[in-house]
Amino acid sequence: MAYLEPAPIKDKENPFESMMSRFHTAAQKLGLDDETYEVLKSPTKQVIVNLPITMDDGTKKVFEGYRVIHSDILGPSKGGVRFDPDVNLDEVKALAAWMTWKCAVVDIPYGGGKGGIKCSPWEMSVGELERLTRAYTQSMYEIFGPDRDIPAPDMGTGPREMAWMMDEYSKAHGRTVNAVVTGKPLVLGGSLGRVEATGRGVMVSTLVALEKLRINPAHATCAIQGFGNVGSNAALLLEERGLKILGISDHTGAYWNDQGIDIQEAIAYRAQNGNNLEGFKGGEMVTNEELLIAGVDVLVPAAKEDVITIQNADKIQAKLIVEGANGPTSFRADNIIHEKGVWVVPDILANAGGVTVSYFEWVQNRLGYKWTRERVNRRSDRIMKEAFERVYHTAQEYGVSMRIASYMVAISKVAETYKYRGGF
Ligand SMILES: NC(=O)C1=CN([C@@H]2O[C@H](COP(=O)(O)OP(=O)(O)OC[C@H]3O[C@@H](n4cnc5c(N)ncnc54)[C@H](OP(=O)(O)O)[C@@H]3O)[C@@H](O)[C@H]2O)C=CC1
Ligand SMILES: O=C(O)CCC(=O)C(=O)O
Repeated sequence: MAYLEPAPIKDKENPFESMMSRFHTAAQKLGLDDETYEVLKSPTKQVIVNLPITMDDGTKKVFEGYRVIHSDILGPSKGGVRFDPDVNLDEVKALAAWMTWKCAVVDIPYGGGKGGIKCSPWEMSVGELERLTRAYTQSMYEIFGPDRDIPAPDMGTGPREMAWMMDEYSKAHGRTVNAVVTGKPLVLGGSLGRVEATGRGVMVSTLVALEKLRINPAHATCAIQGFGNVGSNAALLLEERGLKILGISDHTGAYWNDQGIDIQEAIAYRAQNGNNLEGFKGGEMVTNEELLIAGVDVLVPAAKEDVITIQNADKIQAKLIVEGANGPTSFRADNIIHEKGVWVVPDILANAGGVTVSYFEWVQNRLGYKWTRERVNRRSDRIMKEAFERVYHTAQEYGVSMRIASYMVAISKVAETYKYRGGF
């Protein structure tokens, strides 16, 4: 197998390199053939667009947008769209590949894609954001489609942006096409349970992992980095299951309370405070770095990539890391964490609840029917638990980490499908 020589490693963290390093290790363990390795290692399509937008003051500003389709072997590509000033092609390539592996781990019939626009959404007016989202959608008419590529929310986007995308795409097609995006508002065909789905999947993964570690959730403590869609919903659901959430954070800093943060109070405060926690009095202020290395049982990174690196990995005190964010641990930190005996439920497993309920939303849109919240939650919980067990058993069988096992489960599924489809 020609690919067995690993690529040279550069100094700076790079999410695409992190993804490739794990992919490479898992492919070796599986004895993947060269042809399939070559097909799976690179994205199928990478699109970069320039979007000139009229700002509220009448000036024009040009924004760079991306959409990367990593693979459509299992089905139409699926994945969120991120609005963030740090968005770049390598990040979107990594995020798209993680979507391929994530959909395969939970066994839903999608390939992987991801998009993003380099922008600072909190500095833009609603009108500017709407014009930007609509311009991005127009530039992607040939890419998006309910049977081709289906966007969803990610950092900096939510139901509002999905509604604009659906509307713009529908106008171009002369009919309402609600299955072209997921994570929409309920009135536009969104699914009950989608908003909290990723956080709920994090909660389910945490409880299964605690059971394997024989830690009683009612006695467990937790810190959560990031208090957006994933972090706040995970915090609320974990608190409801008895865990004491000692620390939470956003970009304004981290908030710590030895008695436990009141999560309802923190959510209400954030909503009334321009969507951030600045000035929150339910805990004393510490730094994000202190939060990550705090003495808790469970750490949930739910913000962005590469926050656990070789700089801080040896200081982590948590027994369990459940990755709500995509790519929060750099590949060079993997071994340090593993050797310390910290158990990691990796991103492509732990945060797959979101895309699972996106799949349910797409199914409901195509059926023209609505499921109850109870049905959505029951089915997504079952899928998450089954995926966890598949990965756990692979980890035991091959003597590898949960992360490498999850890549092995995913790569096997995609490679087998590729073989049956007979190449492209
Ligand atoms: N939404 C979803 O369904 C899914 C999301 N994910 C992943 O989860 C992660 C979070 O996404 P999501 O919750 O949707 O995004 P949101 O935009 O809703 O929230 C992001 C949160 O991270 C915080 N944050 C950003 N930078 C930092 C930092 N340097 N230190 C501490 N906190 C920070 C933000 O703070 P502030 O608001 O102050 O900027 C905010 O609280 C991403 O990696 C995303 O790809 C994965 C699967 C599905
Ligand atoms: O809901 C989806 O389709 C994708 C969500 C997403 O972007 C992710 O899981 O990282």
